[in-house]
Order: sequence, then structure tokens, then C-alpha cells
Amino acid sequence: MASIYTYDNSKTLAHGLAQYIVAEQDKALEKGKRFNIAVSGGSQLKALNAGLIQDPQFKDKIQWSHWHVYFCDERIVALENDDSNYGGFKKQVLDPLLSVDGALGPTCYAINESLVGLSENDRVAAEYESLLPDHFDLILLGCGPDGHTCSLFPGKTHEYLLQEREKRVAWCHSSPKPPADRITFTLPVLESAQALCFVAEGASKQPILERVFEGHDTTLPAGLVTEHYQSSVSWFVDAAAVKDVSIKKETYSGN
Ligand SMILES: O=C1O[C@H](COP(=O)(O)O)[C@@H](O)[C@H](O)[C@H]1O
Repeated sequence: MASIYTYDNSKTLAHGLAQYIVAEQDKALEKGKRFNIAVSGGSQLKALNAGLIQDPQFKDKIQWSHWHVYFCDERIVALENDDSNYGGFKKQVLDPLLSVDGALGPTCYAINESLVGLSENDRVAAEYESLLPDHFDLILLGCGPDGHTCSLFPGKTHEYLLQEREKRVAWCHSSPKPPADRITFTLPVLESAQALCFVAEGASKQPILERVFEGHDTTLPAGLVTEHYQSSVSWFVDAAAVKDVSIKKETYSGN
């Protein structure tokens, strides 16, 4: 059963999320020296800023120098482009960390920017795959209003990504949400992760969460991941995203 943590607002959600991430970090560091974490782009990055950077409670608990940060999906654009997920993470997490005295930042793994614009998108994916660890301790997922997660989109055109079993990172072409060319983790990467955690906030996500939680709709990539890997899945959602959605009692309220 997936765990669903609901919060009244963005601030309390960011706090609960940071608490969860630190607990996963501690579990990983009990076993070794690395915390292998993958993050998504989009709205999630603001929650990471609010929880990991702004919330004073976690300042001394996050061991950044042991963090190895990867991207669940990336748009094939220059890293300083506004659409870059790495660029978004840099803005929300890495740059603010620079202003903290003596802070050692995480090790981050970005796409090979020199291949951008060369029509070498399979190579961008293959090179990124070669950087991945054997498995992740934690993967932070988003959920688009169409039910996509990573850059795994619903529908026929992108079925090939959900069917991929060999490549751990694949080129997503013709993305319905710009930019059109992206790379994405495939399901085997999610399947082998220790923990998968979705973050979804705001009323625009409500209709899709209704289909995931009430309809158990596995035609939606976010629904499929939730159903198939439920024992490792958690959702962090705010009240607006699950308004009038009936959530089974095995799940928890984070407030
Ligand atoms: O395009 C993307 O969208 C999803 C969802 O983003 P959100 O802003 O609706 O939360 C995101 O998880 C993914 O990383 C990103 O490339």
C-alpha cells in the first residue's frame, strides 16, 4: 500500500518532505558513504528550497557532501536554459547553499551539455545512463496534470518508454509538454529504488490524483508506478490537490 501524506499548505508539506528526505539520507548513510538521490523538475523544486534550504530545523541534519544528486528526467537544452531541470535545481538549492558559510554542496550529475543541439539525443541518454549508480536510495517524482512522471507520458506515442526494459535512461521525443526532446529514467530504475516519493501540490493536480488514488488508473504513468511499486511509494500532497478525493484509511495525514 502506498503511503499518502497530506498537508494543509506548502509550508507544512515542505517541512514534512524534508523530514522524510533526511530520514532516507540517514538510512543510506548507515549503510555506506553515499546518499544516491534523484530529483525531478517543475514545481517540486520550490518545495525542496523551502524544506531543505529555508527551514532552519534541517540545516545541521543534511549531510550535503555525501549527497549524489541525479535528475529523473532532463530537457535536452543548455544547462542555463530556463527549461533545464539541473538549472532549476541549481537556482533553488545549489546557489542558496553557496551563501551558507562553510557549506559543502552535493555532487550533481548533469547531462553532457556539449551534445545539446547535435541531434545526438540517444547518446545524451546513453551517456547519462553510464553515470547512474546501481540503485537509488530515494527518487523524488513529480506528477504532471496529465499523469506523467519523469518524462514518461501517457498515450500511444510514448508507450515505448514504459515498455523499455534494457535502457535505464531513454530519449523521450515529441514530448507533449515543451521542450520536445528530453531524457528520462525508465521503469527499471524506479523499480530498483529503495524509496519512491511523489510530490504534488495545487488544485490543478486534483483531477489526476482522483484518477490515481480512486480510479487506480494504470494508464497514467504516475498511477502505474503507484500501483506496481506500492510498497516503496509515498505521496506528499497538499489539501488542494486531494480535495474531495477519498483516500483509504491505511494512509496517513502528515500534519
Ligand atoms: O516536465 C516535467 O513535469 C513534471 C511535473 O512538473 P510539475 O511542475 O507539474 O510538478 C516534473 O516532475 C518533471 O521533472 C518535468 O520535467
